[in-house]
Amino acid sequence: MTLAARIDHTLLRPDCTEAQVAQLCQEAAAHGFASVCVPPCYVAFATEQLAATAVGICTVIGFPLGYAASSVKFKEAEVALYDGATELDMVINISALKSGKSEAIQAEILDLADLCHVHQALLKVIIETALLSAEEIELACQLCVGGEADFVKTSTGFATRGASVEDIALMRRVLPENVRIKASGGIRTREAALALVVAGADRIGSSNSVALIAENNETTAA
Ligand SMILES: O=C[C@H](O)COP(=O)(O)O
Repeated sequence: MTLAARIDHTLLRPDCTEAQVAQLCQEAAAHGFASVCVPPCYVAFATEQLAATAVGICTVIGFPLGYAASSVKFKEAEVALYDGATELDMVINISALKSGKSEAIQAEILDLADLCHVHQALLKVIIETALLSAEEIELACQLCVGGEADFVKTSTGFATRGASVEDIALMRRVLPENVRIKASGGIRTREAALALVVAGADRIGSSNSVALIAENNETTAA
């Protein structure tokens, strides 16, 4: 698989414009990226822009802090799926994780996974590794497995740091093969992206995607 085919081409800045989302969609179609990852308010627009393409429509839920009530996240997910989203990146309730509320977290993930399954969409759960200990990363991965998430994603891009090779290696060790990994947050070079893929990342989320694939010929990214 090429690096381009692994990339969620992302624009989640609060000050982004519709014109920039349109450009993101054009770039994703031109370069064969896996998806565009856009704010929920632009899902319908991106769906329209990319109607004749195979590019996925990804958006974020409970983003970027994760502590919205489960009922609010569920409603946000319903609206996004109705608008055309094919992939949802939902932020785990980090505060609840650190407070030992594992049962509630797994139930929230399972509700979103069931909703995505009905709509033939993918659920990725953002665990924000920058804010977690190694033990908490392992617990978050176990809850994602129990909640039947399709992917576990490292970062929102709004915390103190993004994905690290160490995060990915740990997640790959604790996750079963059928649960994929998305590395995201601060991925600025092809070298960094390929190192994360070699460590076990199946998908790369970046707002710098065109630069990641710009270096000469496209090589298979392991
Ligand atoms: O989902 C989060 C984004 O992939 C973060 O992207 P960025 O740090 O490249 O802006």
